[in-house]
Amino acid sequence: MGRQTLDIVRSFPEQFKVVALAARSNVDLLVEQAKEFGPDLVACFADSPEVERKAREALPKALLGERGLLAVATHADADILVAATSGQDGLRPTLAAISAGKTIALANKETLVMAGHVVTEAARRHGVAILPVDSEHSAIWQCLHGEENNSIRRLILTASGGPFRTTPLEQLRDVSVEQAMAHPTWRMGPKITIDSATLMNKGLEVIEAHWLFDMPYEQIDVVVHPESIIHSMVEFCDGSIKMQASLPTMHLPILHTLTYPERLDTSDKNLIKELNWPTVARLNFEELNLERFPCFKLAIEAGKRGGTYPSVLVGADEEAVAMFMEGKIPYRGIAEILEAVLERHDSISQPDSAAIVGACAWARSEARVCSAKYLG
Ligand SMILES: NC(=O)C1=CN([C@@H]2O[C@H](COP(=O)(O)OP(=O)(O)OC[C@H]3O[C@@H](n4cnc5c(N)ncnc54)[C@H](OP(=O)(O)O)[C@@H]3O)[C@@H](O)[C@H]2O)C=CC1
Ligand SMILES: CC(=O)[C@@H](O)[C@H](O)COP(=O)(O)O
Ligand SMILES: [Mn+2]
Repeated sequence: MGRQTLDIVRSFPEQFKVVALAARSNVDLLVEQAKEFGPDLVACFADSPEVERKAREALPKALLGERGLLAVATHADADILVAATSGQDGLRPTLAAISAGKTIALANKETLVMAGHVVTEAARRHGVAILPVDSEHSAIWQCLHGEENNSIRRLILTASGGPFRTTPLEQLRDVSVEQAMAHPTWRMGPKITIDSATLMNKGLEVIEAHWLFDMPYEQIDVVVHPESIIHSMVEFCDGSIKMQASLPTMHLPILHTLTYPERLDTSDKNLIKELNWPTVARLNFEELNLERFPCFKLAIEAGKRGGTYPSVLVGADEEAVAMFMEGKIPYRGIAEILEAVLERHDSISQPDSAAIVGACAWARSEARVCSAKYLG
């Protein structure tokens, strides 16, 4: 998402300037990006001594660790923060940016899932807008432009169904990392790609929609749409349904957060491919099969239960996905570990951000404990 944001800046140098830039471990790319975009501030989270050494050498002025992320998120010259780190690390910097009055272009869905009540309340208190980058939420937001929230009957999120939409159930227990990484329509980072395979991504997105649009879970539905052309829909009280469509590209939702309420002409930019309708042979829609995708069900239950359950969901999932990718647990282990960790959890109601981060850390360590049964 970060690279695609920079593609947009590269295409519209008159409109946008990068004032601060953060990454975790890819120092070589960060150096390249810093050279090209000349930000005032560069930060590297540097999650290992080796990366830290490399960052100190290659970027002597860079701020390291969470301190760097917080400085980037609150840079005095920034109007908007594109929050596009993966996983749980985005929460504190995003809250800091809200406190500093920055508009938030939110790609990092884990932030809202873990701490929806804290983040939305902080945004309300500071008069800050949280603009959705996630393709489904951008679609819903675009469908809602000019509409009244009280005229919504339901939000309908589309799901591609991932690489295992039609895989026979008996083969699904032990599919490989390579198979899980082969998303049919989107090219994304590893964590979200595995989440799309298990449909955890869609569960997280339902929770994200609940917070972004202040919508009860009973008014949020999911329909499988394998082509990823319709990015989501809103059904209104009179029965009218609006949908937003494009070829699958994240450039468009990112651009919309950066230009809202205006739109920029992209026709001569070689950035967003035109959708040529006659070449779209067929758009398909199917019911979501819950038996096939237990992670989806666990996510919705955690969202509805609230408290620290969503934070535990995020922490356990992050750890389980990492262990699956490292070959330590089988594919089915992701759902099994999530279920076991959620079951063991004693939730706190209305947690503050410290309790949310604490619950997430607890869930990660519990997930590792639960993985022991797959060893050997
Ligand atoms: N990709 C997509 O199409 C979509 C993504 N999203 C959401 O956007 C977020 C990013 O996804 P995606 O771009 O695919 O993921 P990637 O794994 O491709 O990229 C994640 C980026 O975050 C950086 N990062 C991770 N942790 C930290 C940290 N602690 N400090 C600083 N930087 C950090 C990484 O830096 P480095 O490379 O240096 O390690 C990398 O640049 C996720 O939350 C995802 O759910 C939402 C909708 C669509
Ligand atoms: C591009 C984007 O927004 C992803 O979150 C996408 O939604 C993944 O696709 P599925 O989760 O529907 O497979
Ligand atoms: Mn999405």
